[in-house]
Amino acid sequence: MAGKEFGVLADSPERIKGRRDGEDEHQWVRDLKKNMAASGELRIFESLEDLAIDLAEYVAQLSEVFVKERGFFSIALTGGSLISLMRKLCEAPYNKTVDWTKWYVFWTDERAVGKTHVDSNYKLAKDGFLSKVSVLSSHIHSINDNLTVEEAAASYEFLIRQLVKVRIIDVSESTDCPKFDLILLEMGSDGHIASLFPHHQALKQSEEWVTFITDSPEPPPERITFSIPVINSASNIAVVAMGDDRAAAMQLVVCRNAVAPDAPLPASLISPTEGNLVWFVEREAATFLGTIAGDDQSLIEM
Ligand SMILES: O=C1O[C@H](COP(=O)(O)O)[C@@H](O)[C@H](O)[C@H]1O
Repeated sequence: MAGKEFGVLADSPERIKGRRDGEDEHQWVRDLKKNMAASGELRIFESLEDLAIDLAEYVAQLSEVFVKERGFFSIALTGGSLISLMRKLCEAPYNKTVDWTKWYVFWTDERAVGKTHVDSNYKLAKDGFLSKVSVLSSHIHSINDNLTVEEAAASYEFLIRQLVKVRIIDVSESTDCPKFDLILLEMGSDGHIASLFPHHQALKQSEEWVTFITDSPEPPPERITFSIPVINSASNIAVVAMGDDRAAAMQLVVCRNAVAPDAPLPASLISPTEGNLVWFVEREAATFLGTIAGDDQSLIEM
């Protein structure tokens, strides 16, 4: 998999809405490459089905590599629509070929609600994914819902520290942060990732691995989230963007330095220290990538 490089996997970029008529395909790709501030690989898909198929293969391959290398696979899940894309992993061949017993599952963020609450990221993943595969329940590390949000963040960080000590979760030698084998993220329409929202103080958290917020712009207000340094220390980061309501944020991420240097979107802070980054973008969310307008100030107001 490509590391600090940028690559485009688009079967037919000319079908991406927003591409200028008659624009040379290779020039389009070159422009995009030049403007892509996040170092990583960009994969654009015609449909959610194609995206889900590729994501499943990507996760399965990483699982195989890390189980072989380390004996474990540490993966941090997120909430949102991304979980529905994991359905392909519950099907053949992956339901049989993936060594689920070696998986250790975490959450990049969680809402401060009970585990049976409809807003719970744990419940979403359990119902839509984890209950359909053979991950050991003792390896599923959800956030404690019996504590205050502040206590729950501290207790989750403590748990992660214990698992780093025994190297079930690897450690980054350059940042001393946990180095998850894979962190899965989804970008919201405002450019948020995990529970890190635009302009929020939590974006600047550099001491704590797991922090909390009590004023999320999206309900519920109390949430726990990995900090940016933890996200960036992962061996692999996969970010999914789907739906046309993500197109403006996607464009901003691609040209972040040119457009909004002082107020970068949370998603544009993703920059692996040593690892690999892959963007899985559905066609609708890539609408504006063919016509990057570095001076479109209206987008900064999002
Ligand atoms: O609040 C959250 O939102 C994002 C994106 O979710 P979506 O509903 O817009 O698809 C999610 O990744 C995050 O984990 C969650 O807590």
